[in-house]
Amino acid sequence: MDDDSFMLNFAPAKPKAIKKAPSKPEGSSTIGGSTTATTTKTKAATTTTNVSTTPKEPTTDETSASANSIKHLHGKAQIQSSLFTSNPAIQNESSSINTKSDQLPSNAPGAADDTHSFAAMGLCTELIQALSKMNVQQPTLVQRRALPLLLGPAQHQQTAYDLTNNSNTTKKSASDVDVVVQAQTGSGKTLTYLLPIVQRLVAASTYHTEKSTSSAAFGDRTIGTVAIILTPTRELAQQVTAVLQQLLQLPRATGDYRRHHWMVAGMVMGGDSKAKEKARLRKGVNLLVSTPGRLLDHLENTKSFDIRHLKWLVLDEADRLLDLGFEETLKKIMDLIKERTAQPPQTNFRQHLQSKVWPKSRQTILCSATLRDDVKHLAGTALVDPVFVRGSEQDNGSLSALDTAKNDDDDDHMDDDDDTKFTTPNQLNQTYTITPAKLRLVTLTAMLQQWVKDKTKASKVIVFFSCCDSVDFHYDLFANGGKPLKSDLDEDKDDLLAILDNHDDDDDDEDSKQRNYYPQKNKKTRKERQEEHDEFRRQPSQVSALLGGDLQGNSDNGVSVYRLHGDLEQHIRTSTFSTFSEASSGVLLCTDVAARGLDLPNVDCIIQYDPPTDMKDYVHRVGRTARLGKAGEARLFLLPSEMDYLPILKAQGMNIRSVTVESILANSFGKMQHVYETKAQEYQNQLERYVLSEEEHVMLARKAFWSSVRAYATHAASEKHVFHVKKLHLGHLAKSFALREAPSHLQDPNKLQKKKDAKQDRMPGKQKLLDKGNKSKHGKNDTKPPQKKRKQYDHADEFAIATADYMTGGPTTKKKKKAMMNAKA
Ligand SMILES: Nc1ncnc2c1ncn2[C@@H]1O[C@H](COP(=O)(O)OP(=O)(O)OP(=O)(O)O)[C@@H](O)[C@H]1O
Repeated sequence: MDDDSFMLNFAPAKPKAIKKAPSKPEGSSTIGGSTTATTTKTKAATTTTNVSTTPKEPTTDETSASANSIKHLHGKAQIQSSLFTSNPAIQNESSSINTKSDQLPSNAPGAADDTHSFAAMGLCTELIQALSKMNVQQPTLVQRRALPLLLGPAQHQQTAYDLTNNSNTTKKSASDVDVVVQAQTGSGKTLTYLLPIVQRLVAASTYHTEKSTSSAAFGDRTIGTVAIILTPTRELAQQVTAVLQQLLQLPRATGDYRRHHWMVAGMVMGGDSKAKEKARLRKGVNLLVSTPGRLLDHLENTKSFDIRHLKWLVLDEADRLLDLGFEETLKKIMDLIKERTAQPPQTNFRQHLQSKVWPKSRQTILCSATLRDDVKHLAGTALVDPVFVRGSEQDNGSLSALDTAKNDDDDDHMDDDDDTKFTTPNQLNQTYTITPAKLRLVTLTAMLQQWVKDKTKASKVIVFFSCCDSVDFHYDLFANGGKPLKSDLDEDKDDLLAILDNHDDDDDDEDSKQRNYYPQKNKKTRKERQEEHDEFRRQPSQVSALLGGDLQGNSDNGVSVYRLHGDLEQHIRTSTFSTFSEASSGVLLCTDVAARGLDLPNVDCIIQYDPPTDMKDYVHRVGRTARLGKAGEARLFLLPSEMDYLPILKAQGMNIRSVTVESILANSFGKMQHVYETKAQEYQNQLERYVLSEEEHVMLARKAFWSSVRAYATHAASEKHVFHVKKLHLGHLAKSFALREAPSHLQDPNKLQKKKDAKQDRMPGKQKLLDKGNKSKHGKNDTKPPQKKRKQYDHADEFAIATADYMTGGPTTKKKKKAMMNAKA
């Protein structure tokens, strides 16, 4: 390391003595304070690995330095805890649960088979050609089961396609019905609902020509919106619109005057210009894809938005749309749709709409990989006599999958489906790693570095975090943490000395300590900071030397990191989504905004760094890989206190194997224990130094820390016994944000500001001072109340980046001098 000289008390060196840990039982970890735990002592210039025999529960961030090697500053011991000490014991867990092997992919298209082809179902040649341009040749299981039903009774009469070789089916599809489609992620549900709509509109375009050549084919865009597809996220709306537009690029049939051009697909969504959307809606958007909030807005405020002839309403990721967050909006949408579609059709369209290719009344289609009793919310109101279609072999999808919810005697009645297990694709290789909080960051770094090294073909990784702030922090860290620090610390020695000399012991303001610690040289004006921040936020991706290289960031193998979350400006979200989609490789750091529905090519690994707050999210997150029969990997981080999540996964039938932290670190940093521990410590130190190098980085880390803790409190009630904030060791968790502060020093900036404001408001005579137009000591008019002099030094941990020379400067107050003397004695 270039700047090792500054690392007073955590600079690792060659291990002096390494005692090998005794052989451990299968599945247990050497990391932590259990009977098999190792304790690494990191001193000023020595790393020693010992074997501890007493299990320890973590209490405080303990010092690992021996008493006589502890440096003191202002009477405070300079403590840099080792990553490998004081970690909680990792219970023996069975190395894997529900391991299945050699199972055939469960979401792949079927083999070539004439009786189950798209043509046999009655799709028109133009659509089949459009599909083949998209490399879609044979239907998947869910498509085979649902398409015939959704194509409607008219299609059946023409093709006599036998849905599932069951006579019941013919009866059920004798009229158009509402349909609930549940099928695994990546099994082609989008085409399942889009193809029948487009097919039926194509049929509507030609219907009259079949009867009488004198009658014009239907093709009037002013019919308004006939299909609405609702999605929970903007990215999914964009994706569905893109697929729809591909389908609508129908080749012109020769010798016929089919008129498809009237079918216009469009999208309205939050973050886009409403005025432009209104103009488009006025012209007529026949197939509309939207997010709920913006749809409601247009329904309420855009007069020209005509949905009187609406025939299809699709709720993609329906369970998400039925969640609490959207409930109110969705209810209003449903009410407005009901009200508007109750109006009689316009006279010029009445005859066309009576043709058998159109559904007689509005058809509602619900889709998701995780639909259960959620649909009960809609049954009876928006859903009429719905038919349930499931799309996996495990679901025994023949006869029982196609039953109506109204049949109370039926075993597959929707109301009785609460026990439905959400399956993940068979071919998905799932693992979990019990990782002590302190080791989380280095383990993630090791995992991503290993992935970059192993990468032999184009492949992408998605890492899920619980909140936007955490995504921002890790994005910044991975993008810049591997580069040499911007400021040359050597040049800042003078600044540091000046700060030490000017400190004011009476100031107890932690925040000002933090602020004033940073060398003056690095101080930027507000404008500069804002510009830098804006620039950072504009980048859809950054190249990470850290993930692709060595400790010094020397690598040509840098990998692009991207981020996606709901706090980013819309144009950034859009460009990130499309660039990552088109990229051949890269790491996407994101929140659950990317968990649902996104079909990002070549994603072969999903890392859940923060566990999902709900089992459904687990299924959707891991479903971004192993799509359409392809292989994929999903890795889950769990804290030792979260072991009880394993039985929950087990109960869901998840096939998941254990992988130990040691094996991940060893794979990436070196086989021998002392080698990977030393390297891991070096990485941690480097990342901590990076964070401490600038005030902005610390603020980013603190925000991420607090937001993550808050997000932790949002786990589903049924999982609270596993994920409870009280179980978190905040000191250790801080380490995973490359922070050295104990949690008591980590102030939520917003909270701190409020506290300060409240304190100032309580200040006696404040109002009087303000009224008088208080004169400052410089004699200038000053409307602000007098401020305390800010403290010019910071607490111990942050000085750990200074050199030993500075540290030995020692305490400068009487009280601290006395404390130091006592300590030495
Ligand atoms: N029959 C098919 N043959 C080949 N590719 C297909 C077929 N059906 C769909 N696809 C492709 O499979 C991919 C996944 O489809 P889609 O996004 O619709 O899955 P999904 O079931 O909706 O997944 P999720 O539950 O994650 O939303 C898409 O790229 C789509 O174009």
